[in-house]
Amino acid sequence: MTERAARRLMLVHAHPDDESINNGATMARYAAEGAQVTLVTCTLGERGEVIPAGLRHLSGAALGAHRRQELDAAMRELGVEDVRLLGGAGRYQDSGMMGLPDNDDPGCLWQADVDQAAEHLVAVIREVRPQVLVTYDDNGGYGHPDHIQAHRIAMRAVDLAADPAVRPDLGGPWRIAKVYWNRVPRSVAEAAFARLEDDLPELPFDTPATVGDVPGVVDDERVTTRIDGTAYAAAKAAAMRAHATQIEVAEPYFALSNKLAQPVFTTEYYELVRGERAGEMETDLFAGIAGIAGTEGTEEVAP
Ligand SMILES: CC(=O)N[C@H]1[C@@H](O[C@@H]2[C@H](O)[C@H](O)[C@@H](O)[C@H](O)[C@H]2O)O[C@H](CO)[C@@H](O)[C@@H]1O
Ligand SMILES: [Zn+2]
Repeated sequence: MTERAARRLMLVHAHPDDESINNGATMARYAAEGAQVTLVTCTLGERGEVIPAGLRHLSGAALGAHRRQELDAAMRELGVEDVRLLGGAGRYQDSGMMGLPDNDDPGCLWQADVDQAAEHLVAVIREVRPQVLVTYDDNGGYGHPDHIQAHRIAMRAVDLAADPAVRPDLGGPWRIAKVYWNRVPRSVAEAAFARLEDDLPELPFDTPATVGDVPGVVDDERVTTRIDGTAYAAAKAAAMRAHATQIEVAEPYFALSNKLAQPVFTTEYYELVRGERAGEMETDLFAGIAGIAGTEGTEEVAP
C-alpha cells in the first residue's frame, strides 16, 4: 500500500470542466507541492452544449464518454491523479439547466436521493481521509441543478462520514477538518471585468459576461481564503482548454458555449464554512490544521 500523503484535499464538482474553471490553479499548486488532490465529479455532463462544430454530433452517453476523456486530459495538465465519478461512471446523469424537462429524468443528479448519493461519497471520504473539502455554496454557485445537488451531497457526506453509526461497512469515521465553498470577491470580479471591457476588442468573443454571471461572487468580507495560483496560470489555462467541448480560452479570458467572455481567475478564493479559521485572510487551505506543516498560513491583506 502506498504511503498516504500528509496533506489531502478533496473537491466535489458537478460536471467535467467545473474543477478547472473554479479550482484549476489551486489543484495544480497543491499537487505540485505533494498533496494528494482527489476530484469527485458527480456527472459526465451528458447534456452539455458542444462548441466545436466537428464534435456537435456528440450527445448523451457519447458526449459523456468524450467529456470524461477531456477531464482526464485536464487532470494531466494539473498533475492531479485521483479522479472519482460519484457512484461510478454514469450512475448520475447531467440534469440540464434549471427548469428544463431534462430535470425530471429519473437518472439525473437532480432526482437523486441525497442521502444515497452522499453514501457513495462517504466511501471515498473514508478511504482518502481528506483534511480539506471544497465544493459550491448552497446555490451551486449559479443555480444549476447539478451544482446545487453537488453542494447538498457534499455537505451531507461531510456529516455522515464523521458519524461512526453510519455505514460502518464503508470504513471508520472520518471528520474533515475544514470545508470551503468556492468564492470570488466582488471587488476582484469588478476589477477583472473593467480590464475585460478594455481588452474585448482584441478577443475572439463579441460580448462580455457580467459580474452576476460569475459563480460564487460575494461581498469581500465573506472571503476567508486567498490561494495565489499565478504560478500555475498556464496549467489552469491548459486544463480549461482540454475541456474543448465546453470552453474556449483566450488568456486571460474564456467563454463557455454562450460565448460570453469572462476572466480566468488564477488567484482563487474561498469561504471557510466548517472548521477553524486561521487568521484574517488565509493563504493556505490547510492553515491551522494540527499536525500539518503548512508552507504558509495567513496574511493581513484584502482579497
Ligand atoms: C460550467 C457549467 O456548469 N457548465 C454546464 C452547463 O453548461 C451551460 C449550458 O449548456 C447553457 O445552456 C449554456 O448557455 C452555457 O454556455 C453552458 O456553459 O450546463 C450543461 C447542461 O447541464 C452542463 O453539461 C455543463 O457542464
Ligand atoms: Zn457545471
